[in-house]
Amino acid sequence: VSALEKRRWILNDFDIGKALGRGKFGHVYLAREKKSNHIVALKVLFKSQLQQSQVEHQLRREVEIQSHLRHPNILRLYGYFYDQKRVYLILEYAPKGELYKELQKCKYFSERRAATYVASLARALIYCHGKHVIHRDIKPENLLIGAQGELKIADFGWSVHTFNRRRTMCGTLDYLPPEMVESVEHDASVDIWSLGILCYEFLYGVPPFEAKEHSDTYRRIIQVDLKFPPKPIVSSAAKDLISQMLVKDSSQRLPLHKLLEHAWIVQNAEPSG
Ligand SMILES: COc1ccc(C(=O)Nc2ccccc2)cc1NC(=O)CCSCc1cnc2[nH]ccc2c1
Repeated sequence: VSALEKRRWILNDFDIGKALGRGKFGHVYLAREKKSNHIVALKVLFKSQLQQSQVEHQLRREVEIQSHLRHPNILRLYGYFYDQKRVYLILEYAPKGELYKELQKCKYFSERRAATYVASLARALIYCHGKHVIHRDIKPENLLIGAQGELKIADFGWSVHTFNRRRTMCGTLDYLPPEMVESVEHDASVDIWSLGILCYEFLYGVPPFEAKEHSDTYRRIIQVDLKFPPKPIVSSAAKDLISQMLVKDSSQRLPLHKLLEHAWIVQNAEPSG
């Protein structure tokens, strides 16, 4: 990886492989850095598109933030370069692909797998909050799986990725906490809410406030209309943890470090490798 820390890159430093996905701003390719043979994901963004959407500043800010984040559960942004028409992001490649595909395949995860994922995401979020970075947008579409099966918050930037997203494009509303749906200011506790939503979806296969109409999801979020279906069977410890995270008053949500001490996590999560 040290080779990837060099400052100036050009496209010719890489062999380009298969397409991994495509987004509004461009495509992502598997690539190999020629000197180190290091495999990466090369995200190609079109300057024209970035200018049109006035997101250059957002991209610059994000590249700045990401270049300081080093955590086993956060996808690395090694660097970037540009040419006449495009900006290239040199990203970590997650060999086991997209988590939401895995969730669709298994329908829902075991309590051990769910708790292991939730604990690793809690540690990544504690790390981010320590660096005053919040709202890492942790819905399943933004999570990738590393070589050892570990989760990586991939934070698709503008999360406009059409990484053949889930059937409901509007799924994005599911993860917003009341204060964001009511668009009042938000703080790090939004991530605790989103992690609670994710934990529920890992165990039941659907997010807790899902509804046919946007307006119904909206109402269910505001009212925290939290119900646990009889199937699949889920331990009361898991339900207790979720109930302590999906709390309307953001100051009353279980803090992330307390989550790591919760009985369900302690009894079910694999120790972090
Ligand atoms: C740290 O990460 C990122 C940082 C920044 C941006 C971004 O685009 N920012 C932006 C763009 C325009 C305007 C403003 C901001 C995106 C990512 N991350 C991804 O895009 C993840 C999927 S690409 C990688 C990757 C790896 N490993 C895989 N394995 C299977 C598929 C796959 C796909």
